[in-house]
Amino acid sequence: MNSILEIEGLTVKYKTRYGTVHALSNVSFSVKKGSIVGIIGESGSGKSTLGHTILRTLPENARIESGKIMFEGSDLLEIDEEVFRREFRWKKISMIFQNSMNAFSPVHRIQDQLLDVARKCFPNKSRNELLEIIKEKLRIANIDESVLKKYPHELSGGQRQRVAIGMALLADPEIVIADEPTTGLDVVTQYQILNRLKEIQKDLGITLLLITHDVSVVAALSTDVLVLYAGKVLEYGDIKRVFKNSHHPYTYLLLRSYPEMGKEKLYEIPGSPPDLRNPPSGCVFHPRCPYATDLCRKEEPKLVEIEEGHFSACHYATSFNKEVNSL
Ligand SMILES: Nc1ncnc2c1ncn2[C@@H]1O[C@H](COP(=O)(O)OP(=O)(O)OP(=O)(O)O)[C@@H](O)[C@H]1O
Repeated sequence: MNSILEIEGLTVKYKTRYGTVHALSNVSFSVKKGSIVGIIGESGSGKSTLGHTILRTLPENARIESGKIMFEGSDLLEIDEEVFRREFRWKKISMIFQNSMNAFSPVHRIQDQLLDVARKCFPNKSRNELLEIIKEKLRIANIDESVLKKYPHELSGGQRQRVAIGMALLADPEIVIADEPTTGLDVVTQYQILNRLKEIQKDLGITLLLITHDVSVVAALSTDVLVLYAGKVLEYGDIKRVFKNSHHPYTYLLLRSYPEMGKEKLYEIPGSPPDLRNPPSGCVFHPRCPYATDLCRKEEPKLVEIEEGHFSACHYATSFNKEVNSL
């Protein structure tokens, strides 16, 4: 497998006044070059923390306790901050931030904000050269360059999101992390933006990490899916395999609880995700899992490969799968 990113044993915690939040625990997976990995999970499962750890934009109170993020032969976490800022962030790996209204400064025109990022990427280029690059990327993102003279609040949510896409593409990165790129937009705009994102990914050959809680977004776009729950990877692999042949009860129930045309009854996963200051023993999903046994309460399941490129962290991955497929 030609992987572009290998994440190994990543553990990230936040220190807070009320205790330590175990945001990511021993997260491991590898990303194929040119793939679209949908990173899916309920609110608080650690999706954004994962994106920010890769881009090294975690807040002050975050601690990376262990792990590696291998990219082009180097561990991204070991690279000197100055080198990372100069050569990696925006240039090789960029991010389309969640809620673009917050991502842009309200008091500066779009042009100034894009120039600011462009200057970091290409310190030796003139202002005119940078503006040419910016306009080209806005064209790719399918938005008219007239937005450059405007302030963020003068744009619609969809327009702002397209500008954010253009901004992420400024330096032709190899990996783009899109954090909930269409949340809060109407369905038609969502569809247009996701379609454009998919075309861009294909045309430019980038690798896309698509963070979302929306199963339908992942289903429409991704080649692979990573299911996160309470900071842990519960299932990972090719989208068709994971969605059609889930080997983890959480994935199976998550898909059953998602509204779809023609679905008569929606399943509701009982309970709510655990408090990450005090995660449960054994399998993190056991308190909500209708199939849990004593083993699940006591022993944490390892993430194991059950078929080529398809991983599950369930003690009963194989038998559970047989059981649900015979229903
Ligand atoms: N700066 C912070 N300080 C303390 N705890 C934090 C901080 N940021 C996130 N957390 C906690 O870390 C856990 C993971 O949060 P994260 O934002 O990564 O999840 P998420 O899956 O992206 O959620 P959402 O879909 O709501 O954005 C949550 O319990 C969250 O409350």
